[in-house]
Parts: sequence; C-alpha cells; structure tokens
Amino acid sequence: MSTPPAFPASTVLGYPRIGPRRELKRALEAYWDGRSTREELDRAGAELRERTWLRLAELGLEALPSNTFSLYDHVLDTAVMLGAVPKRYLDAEDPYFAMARGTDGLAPLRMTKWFDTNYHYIVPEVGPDTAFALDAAKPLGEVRQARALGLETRPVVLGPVTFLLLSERGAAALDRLGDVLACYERLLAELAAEGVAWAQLDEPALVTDLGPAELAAVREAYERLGGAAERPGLLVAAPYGDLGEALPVLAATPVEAIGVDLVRGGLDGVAALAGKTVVAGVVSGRDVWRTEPERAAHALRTVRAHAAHVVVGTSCSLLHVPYDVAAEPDLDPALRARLAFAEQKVAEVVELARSSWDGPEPAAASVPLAAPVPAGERAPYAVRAAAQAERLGLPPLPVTTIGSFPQTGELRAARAAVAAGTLPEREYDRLVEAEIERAVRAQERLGLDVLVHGEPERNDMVQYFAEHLDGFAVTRDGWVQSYGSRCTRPPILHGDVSRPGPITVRWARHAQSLTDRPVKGMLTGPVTIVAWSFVRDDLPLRDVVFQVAEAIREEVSDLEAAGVPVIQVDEPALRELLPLRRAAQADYLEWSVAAYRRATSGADTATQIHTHLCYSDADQILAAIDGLDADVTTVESARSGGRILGAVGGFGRGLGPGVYDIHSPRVPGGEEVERLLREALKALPAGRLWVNPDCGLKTRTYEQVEAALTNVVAATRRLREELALS
Ligand code: MET
Ligand SMILES: [Zn+2]
Repeated sequence: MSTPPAFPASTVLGYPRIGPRRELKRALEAYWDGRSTREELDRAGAELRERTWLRLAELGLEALPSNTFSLYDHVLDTAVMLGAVPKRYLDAEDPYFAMARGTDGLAPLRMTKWFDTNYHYIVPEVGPDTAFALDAAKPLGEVRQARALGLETRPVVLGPVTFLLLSERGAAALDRLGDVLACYERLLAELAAEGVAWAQLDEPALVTDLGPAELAAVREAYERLGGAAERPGLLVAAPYGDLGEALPVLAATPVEAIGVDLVRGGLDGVAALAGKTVVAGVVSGRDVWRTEPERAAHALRTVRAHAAHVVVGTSCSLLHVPYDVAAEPDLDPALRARLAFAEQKVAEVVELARSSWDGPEPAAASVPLAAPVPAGERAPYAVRAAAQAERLGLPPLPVTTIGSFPQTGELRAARAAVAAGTLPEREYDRLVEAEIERAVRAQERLGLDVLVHGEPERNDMVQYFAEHLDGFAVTRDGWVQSYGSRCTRPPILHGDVSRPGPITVRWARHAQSLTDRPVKGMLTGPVTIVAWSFVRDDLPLRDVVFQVAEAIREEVSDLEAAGVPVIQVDEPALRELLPLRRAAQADYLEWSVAAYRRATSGADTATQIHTHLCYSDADQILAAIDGLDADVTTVESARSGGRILGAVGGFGRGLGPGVYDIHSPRVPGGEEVERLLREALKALPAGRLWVNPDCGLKTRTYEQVEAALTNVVAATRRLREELALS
C-alpha cells in the first residue's frame, strides 16, 4: 500500500452515542414498544451521528471518528459485520435486537461488563462452524453519511484479537483467527476503495495479561493486516491501561499508528514507539476532571522524543462520560470549573494540539500514601449463626428477595414533581410509605420469610446514597450508557465523604412497624458506591472507599438501633473494579474486602448481615467473597444455569444462589424453581441454603413478581416437607 497522509493533529477515540438528551434511548424504546418503525429508528440514529460530527468539527477537532455509533452495542455490531450471527437468530423478525434482547421464544446472547467499566457488551458466539462473511455496510454507510456533510472520517472498528478474546470461548476462539482476518482484510480493501485515509482498530484486550498464544495472535493479526495490499493507514488503539508486553509486539508490525492510554498507562515503554505515529491518550475518557496541562504536556514531550509523529487524543472513547458540563447549571460553580465532560474534553484535546507542549516539568504527583484502616472483627460465624437463629426463628430454606420491588410510573412521576417543585416533599414521603406498605403486605401474603421495604424511595442504588452524603454532587443530565438504551447518572465524588444523618432508617423502620416478620435493611456497599461514581483523583482509591465505608458503618449502626434485625450491604460492583492486570488484583481484593468489613463489622452478633453480588462468574473471586464475612450471600445463578454452584462447595456461611432470572418478564414455573433448588442442595447443606431471585425486582411488574414468588414459595415448601421427612 502507499503511505497514508499524515494523521491530523487531534482526535478522540470515540464519542457518546445515546444523545445529549438520551434521544437514542427514546427512539429505541419507541421502536421496541411498536410505537415507531425501523426506518424511524434509523433516522434518529442518523441524526445523532450527524449532530456529533458537526459538533466535533465545530469544536475544532481535526480527525473525526465514524462508526462509533451503535444502535445497541459495538461488539454486537462487529459480530454482525463479520457474519457471526448464531443460526437460531436468523429467522427472528429483527435478528440484531433478538440477539441483544431476546424474543418470546429465544434467549438473548449473554451480556457482560466491558473491561473495568460499567458499560456492558453482548458476548459473541464464535464456534467451529461460524460462517464468517464480511458485511461492511455499517462502517461504509457512516463514512458516506459524513462525507455527504463534507466531512472525512476515520471508521472505528473493534479489532480481530479483542473480538475473539471477548467471545464466549475466549482465547480458544483464536482458532478462528485466520478466517476473521480474511474478513478484516476485505474490510480494509473496501474502505481503501472508498477512499478512506485512516481506519482505527480498537484492541483494548491488549492491556490485559496476555499469554504467548495471545501475543502470537496479535503478531499474526497485525503482520497480516499491516501487509495487506489495499488498505487505509492503520491506527491500532489500546485503551484502558498499559500495553505492557503487547507494546513491542504491536510496534514490530507494519501498522502506522498506535493509540496509547497515557492516563492509566505509564510512559516506560514509549521508546518502542520509534518510527510510529502515536495517538497519545492524555485526556482521560474515564473521569470527569479537567486535564492538568503540565502533566499532559510532559507526556506529549516524552512521546515526541521517540515517535515519528504525535497526535493528541483521549485515553479511550468518551463513551463513558456525559456530554456537556454546560447542561448542569445547578452544580456549584467551583466544582463545575473543575469538570470536563465529553465536549470539554474535546476542547482540551484541540487546545493541547495547538499548543507547543513547552513548559516546566510537572510537580511530582503528590498522591498521599494510603492510610491503613482496621477492618474490624465480628464474633466467629458459629456464634453469630446461633444468636441470629434464636433471634430470627426462620424456617429451613428461608425465602427472601434482593431488595427492590417494582418501581411504579406513579412513583417516578412523583419524584420528578418533587424535583420540579410541584409536589411537596411530605406528600411524596407519604406515597413512598404507601408503596412500602404495599410491598410488605404482598410479601406477607406470598409467604416470604425475610421481608424488604422494596426501595421505593430510591431512584438508583448509588445516586440515592450520594444525594444523602456530603462530598458528592449529582447531575441533572449526566447520563452515561450502561447497555442498550439503559443509562446511569454517576454521582460526582468531589470532596471528603461524611454522613450528615441517617439515610434509609426511616423507611426500614416504617417497614418493620408494619409486620412481625424480620425486615432486612438495604444499603449499598462502599466499593459499589465508589465504582458507580466519578471519583476524585487526588486521593488513593482505597482511601476514598474507606471514607464511604465509614459512612455506611454509621448507617448500619443506626439501622440496628431502630430494631432492624437483618441488614444487607450490596456489593454488585466488587468485581468490576478488579484491576485488569493480575499483578494488581491481590492488593485490590485485600483493601476492598477490608472496606466492606469496616462497613459491616460494627454489627451486633445477633444482627444478620447479608451481601449481594449479581453475576455468575463470582467464582473467580470466591475467596474474596468469603472474606467479606457476611452471614448470608446472595448471587445470580438462575440466569447462568447454576454454574456458580460448582464452585461453592467449601463456602462456609449462608448462600442464596438465585432461582429466578429477573432480567426477563418470563415467570419461572414451580417445577423449574424446584429443580434449581435441588441442584443447589447437591452443592450446599440445607441448613445454609437461602431461596431468592437473582437480583432486585424493580424492573418487573407486580403481576410478574407475584406470580414468580408464588411459585418460588410453593417449590420451597415442597422441599421443606421433604427435608423434614428425611
Ligand atoms: C445491582 S444489585 C441490586 C440490589 C438492590 N438491593 C436491588 O434489589 O435492586
Ligand atoms: Zn443484583
């Protein structure tokens, strides 16, 4: 191929796609509900892309990315582009959304977290008979759409190695590398024929620990694609961390440009980038803070000393940050001045590209050393179990739920009305209390053993706590895509965290006042609160987590004082913050577990502490979960066919592997629940088994929940009788 033109001076690796006002969410949901056509949905997507390109150009960004848009998920888009659509979906009315969301008769493809972010991707299935065949319509279509506006773009596509490593079979799927590379070669040829100057292949898997086979795959992939006769210039981008051992391998291939994350990754390996164009990711795509100009300039100077050409860029796609700080007039001006969302980050990239990078060396980062915090010890489990059994008097196989009950539209509307000032807070509180009563009565009627208040007061399990703790700010429109049409508004943790007063106590107390059965108070754990927030970057993460743990510890103590006998502290994000590199994992697990214990170890011996994690590969971190020392742990299991059960044999305390997949409207039958319970009883003694759904019920309807829990209770009762007889 001929030498590509010089890469322009500034770029971003990707951009949010949900729309500044979540336009895509609305368009998707209208289509799914049958309120609009596929054409209307596609038009909404086209409009969002057009607005994004025009805005990026207006901000002065020189190299614009395309194909960063997706109707649902970019990994799913890649599977479709490569023809990796499992046969069972081909006859669906809309195979793309059938894979993403399932249909009446078909389960969706699995979904899991994207690297160490809270974005979820669809896991492709790649088997020995996947019939790969390129369909380049989407990337080509976006290039043409932008060109019609007079804008040249660089199509962004997930790279072949990461695509295979993220698929169901993981590294074993590299046995199909050759066929996948043939598709990518054709893709590059089609892009070249279209006159595209540069293409970007994203390879975030290269920042994880790679073995010899995986490194060989990297070499094979980029030797072959780099050697292709007809292709645009190639930028291989490796966001979310340090390229480490993959850097020299990649640098030795003919790709012209490499995108490195200089926020997460260090500058140690840059000498290996000699002769390359380097897209230097100095503006973070993972946080909401302004870039320190001295630190960025220092990194750019260091790269310039080695690379053939330096481009200012972002550390990763801006997918993980909200659109625009200007949409947040309610934020404290002093805080707002410290913030940069996607628009502001683009402006930073542009400004850095226009500056000379000269200047003083930055002061050595003065992040204070993390201070040790005692985790605290509770009485031995056997002592606790006896005290709790006496206090609670539960039957064998106690039935409980994970916390939330269906959130009604009425409640959401009321919350919006309070925010708008049109509904007095007192009336809202009464609505919440009525909703708690509804949930409690339903649970009594259904025959549950440990009741919950149903969490009607919470918009979100993290934001609610952030709103009631000092040190956090919440945004009005700071939405970030979590998966498909789902977005969250991560709070901004900007100062020292403290708890001005009780947060959940009045709701738990109200619930307990309505019933003689034990009520379980419901808190979000310190790791999860921090994981799902944008965190201040001037303190070690563990110190921030310990500050939050202290606040939760106070809340635990107040719940106990209010007579709540069971307290659940959820940690669904425990695994999400697990460092991508194994070398850093043990340290993380040690302090995150210690923080959880700090939050819960003040509890009385007779107070039963529960925790909840909602993923099926909890077995990866089972030792850490054990270290949490919770009296009862509930985990997802039904959705993933009980695979956790194989790993929990040695687990010494209460365990509730979910028997009901709450992600779909489907109501599980009694026999199905009974079968799952029998499976669980093979792995666990009856005295330690709890019965519960996979996760909270807030996205379901009361009708679905009551039908499902009726079956769950009936199945449990049958088994209890059997156990009593044996
Ligand atoms: C993502 S885990 C959710 C736990 C929370 N207590 C709920 O039931 O919704
Ligand atoms: Zn959950």
